[in-house]
Amino acid sequence: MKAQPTASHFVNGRYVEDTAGTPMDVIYPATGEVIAQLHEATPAIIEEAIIAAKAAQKEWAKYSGTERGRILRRTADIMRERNHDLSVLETYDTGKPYQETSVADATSGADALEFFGGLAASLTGEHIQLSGGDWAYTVREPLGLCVGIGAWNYPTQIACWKGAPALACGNAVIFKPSETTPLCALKVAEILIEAGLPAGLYNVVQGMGAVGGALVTDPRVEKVSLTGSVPTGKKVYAAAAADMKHATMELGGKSPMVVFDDANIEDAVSGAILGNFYSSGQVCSNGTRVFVQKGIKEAFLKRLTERLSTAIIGDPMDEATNFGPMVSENQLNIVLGYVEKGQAEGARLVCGGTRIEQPGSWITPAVFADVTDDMAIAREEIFGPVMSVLDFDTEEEVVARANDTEFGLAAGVYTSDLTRAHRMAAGFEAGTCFINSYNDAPVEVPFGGVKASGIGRENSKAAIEHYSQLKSVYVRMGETEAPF
Ligand SMILES: NC(=O)c1ccc[n+]([C@@H]2O[C@H](COP(=O)([O-])OP(=O)(O)OC[C@H]3O[C@@H](n4cnc5c(N)ncnc54)[C@H](O)[C@@H]3O)[C@@H](O)[C@H]2O)c1
Ligand SMILES: C[N+](C)(C)CCCC=O
Repeated sequence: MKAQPTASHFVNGRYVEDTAGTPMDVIYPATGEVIAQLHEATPAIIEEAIIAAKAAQKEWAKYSGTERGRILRRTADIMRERNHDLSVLETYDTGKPYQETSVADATSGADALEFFGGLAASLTGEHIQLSGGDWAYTVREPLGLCVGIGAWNYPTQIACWKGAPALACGNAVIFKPSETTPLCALKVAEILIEAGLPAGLYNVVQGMGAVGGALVTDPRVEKVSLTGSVPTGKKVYAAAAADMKHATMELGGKSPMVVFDDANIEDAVSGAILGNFYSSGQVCSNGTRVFVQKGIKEAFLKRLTERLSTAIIGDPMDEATNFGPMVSENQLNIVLGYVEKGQAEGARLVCGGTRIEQPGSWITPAVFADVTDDMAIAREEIFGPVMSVLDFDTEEEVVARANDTEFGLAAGVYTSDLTRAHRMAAGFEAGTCFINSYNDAPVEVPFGGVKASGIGRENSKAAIEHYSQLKSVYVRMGETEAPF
């Protein structure tokens, strides 16, 4: 098989197998071929991972930040050296074109390892001077055992975005990849060990939601970080809260992109393409509700359809291909269902939305125009290549409509009036806003959502707050006074 790993799980510094677990086929989305066969983690594998992680974390917490950082930075270097192989694996796991994976996945994971590796030595506490010569100091301590649970669209990136800050802060990690894309995180674990990470600190266990559930509810786990859908997020957040565990929720969205009539149309079309069709539309922060000011609507649609007709849909391993398949047959059927629903609701299908009849899970990129706010395609996250174009007249109107959603992951605006751009950014109810751009996610900048789209932030210095906690130590220099 093309991508069979040494074993299903990576626990305590080595690959482990337990064939008693339910078999899991790994399917290459571009062809429908089974490329690997794994087994879901049994309770014995989960137990082994938790015991190893708890023991290893106690020692890891005693390392200096400099020592921890050095290992993470070495991991980043190895990932960059092996970018080609890791990108091919990411393409097998997800179906995303190599043209994308070679610049956006292992490299993004390496960025996180490098960034948090660099930050590790600077994670210090404070000295606080108090009255009468008393003083206090704070110590930034790790949380303990952090469980990461991944979605299927960015398996390498998600494994690193969770692992890097957790390890930098002195925690141990158990990562459960999505059952749809289980391969890449195993490589991350393997490279961390090669770079010098002590065994037991980064473990990968495979499985469906139930394996995630078993980890989230285990009392020995201190933190849970999920990347997934809002319904799963609600369940996982509730389970974490029941035990007062720390939680980060990176969830779904239905983000707005607003194009004013003074925008550079070519740039706005580029933003709409990036924000709807990159990774075949399987990006959480996508700007799938594209509000276009009425005066430029037809010009925008014309240029958009011209540019879409040049998309190269084909073998994801071919470097020329820039649009790949859906991750799975299941996801393809969900997307096809929304294309049907959009038409039934009266939206105008401008182009695409057709299943490509060949092995694998293929659909052409779809654009709907004349979409109204109440339509399912404008309200629900589709997580596929379906853009909804909505018309608007005024700035006040479009801000209110953009925010009229349970989600709040991202929002973007295209305009040449920069005062208006900043007003829009201030008005958007979203965790990340883009001005004359879309979907940038550099590691230096916090990433995460508001409202139903999530809790907490990944990347940047902000992530440190979500993987560590402060201990305050009060020091009295004089006598202790008591009332009696
Ligand atoms: N905000 C972000 O950073 C971000 C990034 C990527 C994807 N996403 C979101 O992810 C979703 C698509 O991914 P998906 O279909 O894999 O999501 P999903 O919610 O179906 O699954 C996510 C993960 O949760 C696990 N899981 C399911 N039920 C569970 C339970 N009860 N307890 C513990 N774990 C459980 C799954 O096995 C999987 O690993 C979209 O909504 C997308 O927007 C968000
Ligand atoms: C880096 N991207 C492309 C914005 C992806 C972020 C993760 C969301 O799915």
